[in-house]
Amino acid sequence: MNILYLEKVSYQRENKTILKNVNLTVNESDFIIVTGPSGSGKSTLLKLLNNLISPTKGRIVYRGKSMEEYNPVELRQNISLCFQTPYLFGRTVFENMVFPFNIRRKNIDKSMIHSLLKNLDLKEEILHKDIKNLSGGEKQRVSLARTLLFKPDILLLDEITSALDEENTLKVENIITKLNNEGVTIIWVTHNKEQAERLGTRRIHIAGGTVSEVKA
Ligand SMILES: Nc1ncnc2c1ncn2[C@@H]1O[C@H](COP(=O)(O)OP(=O)(O)OP(=O)(O)O)[C@@H](O)[C@H]1O
Repeated sequence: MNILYLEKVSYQRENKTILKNVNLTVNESDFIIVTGPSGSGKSTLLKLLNNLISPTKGRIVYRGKSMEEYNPVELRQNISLCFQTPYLFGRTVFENMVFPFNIRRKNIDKSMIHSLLKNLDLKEEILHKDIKNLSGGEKQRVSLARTLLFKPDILLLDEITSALDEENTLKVENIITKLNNEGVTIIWVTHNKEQAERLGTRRIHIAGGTVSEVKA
């Protein structure tokens, strides 16, 4: 079943066309790998899908409704975006991990937090660390753990393993694959050729503003 589609979507910025006339249908439980040269518009596509920016032309429909009909906060709980540069806030890792519970007015489930940290190879002590004292790879994994506390419907990933070593990259890939097997739709931008080969059920390539499906 299709859960998201783009219909004749174009995006222009400062008179430059970044994406033109994009048609794309995303089905439930797809695992789509997005490749393309630097500056081709991969991050722009993810931002459009997360309603951080709006198409200049065309429309994006998620579960039967146009993007702009959704409350942005509610939409982003269903369609989550993890950036290449992880975004952490407040002082400690703990503050970041309790945030998803607080915005949903849910009781903090410490065992859920601990099990996610463990899956991402992070020790419990990290919860009390100042975010300023984390390495790049730790920041990325904390940010991912925070996103995954509540399973999104669609997970958009922008180069999330570029700061990780091979061992942690594979761990993250395993977690994402497991989530996909549980029904979460994944759209993952990567520059890493081996990673693109290893993962995904579909592949799309962006070049010259055009999005095309790469046949297996
Ligand atoms: N805030 C911005 N202001 C002006 N131009 C921008 C902005 N963000 C992106 N662009 C331009 O839009 C185009 C697409 O950028 P985008 O970040 O989507 O590419 P990308 O394929 O994700 O690149 P990379 O692989 O290097 O991350 C580029 O030409 C970029 O310079």
